Amino acid sequence: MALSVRLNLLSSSISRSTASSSSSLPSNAVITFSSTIPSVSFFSSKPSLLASPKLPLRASCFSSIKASLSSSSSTAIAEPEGIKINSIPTKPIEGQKTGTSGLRKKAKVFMQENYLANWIQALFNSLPPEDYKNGLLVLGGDGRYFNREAAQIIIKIAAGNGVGKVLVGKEGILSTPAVSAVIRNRKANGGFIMSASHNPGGPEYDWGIKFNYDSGQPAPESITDKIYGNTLSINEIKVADIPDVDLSRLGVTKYGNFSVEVVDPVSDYLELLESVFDFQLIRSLLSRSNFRFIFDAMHAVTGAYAKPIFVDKLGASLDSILNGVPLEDFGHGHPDPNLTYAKELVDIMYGENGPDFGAASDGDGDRNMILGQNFFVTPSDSVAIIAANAQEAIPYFHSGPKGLARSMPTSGALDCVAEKLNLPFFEVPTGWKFFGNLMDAGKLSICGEESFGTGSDHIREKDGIWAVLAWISIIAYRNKDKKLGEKLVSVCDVVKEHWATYGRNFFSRYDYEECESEGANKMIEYLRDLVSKSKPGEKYGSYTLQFADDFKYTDPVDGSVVSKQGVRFIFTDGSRIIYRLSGTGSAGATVRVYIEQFEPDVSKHDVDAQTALKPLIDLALSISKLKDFTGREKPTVIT
Ligand SMILES: O=P(O)(O)OC[C@H]1O[C@H](O)[C@H](O)[C@@H](O)[C@@H]1O
Ligand SMILES: [Mg+2]
Repeated sequence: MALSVRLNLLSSSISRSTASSSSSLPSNAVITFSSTIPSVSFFSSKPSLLASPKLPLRASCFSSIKASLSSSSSTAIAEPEGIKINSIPTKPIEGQKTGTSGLRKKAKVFMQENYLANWIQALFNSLPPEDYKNGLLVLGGDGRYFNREAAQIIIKIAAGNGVGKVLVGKEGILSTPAVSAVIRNRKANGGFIMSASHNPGGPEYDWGIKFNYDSGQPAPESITDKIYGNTLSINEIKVADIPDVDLSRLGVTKYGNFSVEVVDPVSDYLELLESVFDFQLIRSLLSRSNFRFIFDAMHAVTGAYAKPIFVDKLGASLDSILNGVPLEDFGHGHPDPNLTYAKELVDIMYGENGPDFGAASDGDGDRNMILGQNFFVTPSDSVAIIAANAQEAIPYFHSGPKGLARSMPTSGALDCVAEKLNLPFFEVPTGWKFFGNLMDAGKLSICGEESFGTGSDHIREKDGIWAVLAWISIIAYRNKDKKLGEKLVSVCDVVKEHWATYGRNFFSRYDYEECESEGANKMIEYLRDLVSKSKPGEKYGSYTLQFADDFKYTDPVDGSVVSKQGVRFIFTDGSRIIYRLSGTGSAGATVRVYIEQFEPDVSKHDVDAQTALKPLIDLALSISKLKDFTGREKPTVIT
């Protein structure tokens, strides 16, 4: 299989000269006040009472926020049950528009005067009061740089706005799937996730915040648009005068009517996974002497989950966990589980006598990559294979999945499974949020995206550890009757058998990162124009056009419509070329080109995807005039 090739490493991803652990860097947050508008500076040398031994010292926000409360700039607006709430004047800040997965900016931007506080207050200004007043909100994150300070700011503003209780992960840690699980399990009104997902962390890198609603699902655009609107007119922040919460100790602390509970980040989530999977079955595989498993937590949030789940519960050996300590800067890494950034794992799996099963997860634990010995499972194949095997290998699906879904650019491998199993099938735009309505309506059980996201309706986020357990369940089920020493069915065997049954969807994605926005936008405009003039039956080299369009989606549950979700050229043999601009990049524009070709003939399955797709890739580049528009000779990443 072709490896993802990093053809031209961008300086932003390799020059990791600074890290959060460097003591010379500004790492402390102190809020000071000018005559009218409070300003935040992050350059105090005061040590924090909250600092953990593993992480750099940070100043407590407490003293500064306290200072604000006594300063003339803030006004006490209420004192319910002993909490003093202050109104701090502020001014709108431009650019706080929420993207695909929350608000993402450089950490330094979030650390600017009131930047985070404004957004949090704008969020409360946007929610109906009954959605949070005296309610329960969850708070967690991936452990990246600035999360600890951010957690204190969020807790104080939540209290200031009348939230009844905040449930926060110990040390501020909760993976994205765990937040979704906790919201659902504790019947919370919603929750905050402090993460920039798979983007690097540290003073020079990214930070992010996302709000999920009571089903555990990211807030819909109707809410995020409102938040943005409110960031443009905000003039006060309501902050409770309470001390910083000690995030290192489990338990409840009360402040008048408001309370904070620090919870174990693993227990609710683990309990849920135990209800989904057959842990005995998984244990039977992981404890086999002839099955070697390795999980790369990439020094990100799943480091907090890997040992309790894989080792303590499921019997994997401790040395099967790679990079298992969550670090504020992900150990100077780029916590994205793909063949480029999870290189350490890939080298092990493709090295001499590599393990039988390898997996990695991203910064906040919702993405996954699955590998066998010398073998990469594409995310598009992965979801299809999980769906095809779920009923027999995973107890949660024992009566069969209700329906299947994928994002539009994801390959059609899942479609073939839905057809064969006669299951309802949905194609949604890129973005996990589009699966939520279908799940809530009981129409969807298993879904996935080519962008290394796989999951099910056990929660409302994609789930990296869930995907790993799903795969191990499948391998364990296939091998459950194997005697000691007998050759086991491998990851590669499972995939090839799947291709033999359903056909193989060759798939590749070309990424052109950090292009000039102007050229990239012009290219998409050009393609839209081409699409509007296109006619079925037109010849494109040896391919015949079935149709071309700009993907538009009507949600079958609430009827909402989203358009301009990616330009598609679909040919009569089922081949597809898709172009879209990334919604998650933090600089310039990232052009993504997705290429897919279906091959039913099993004798042609053992071909490298890049070789099989070469004619279609050449066609994709010539149709779009990509070189002319972007000036790029080659992609930055090929998956
Ligand atoms: O817009 P892109 O950069 O292609 O990113 C797309 C992906 O971004 C995030 O990971 C979302 O959670 C995914 O649901 C989405 O598929
Ligand atoms: Mg993520």
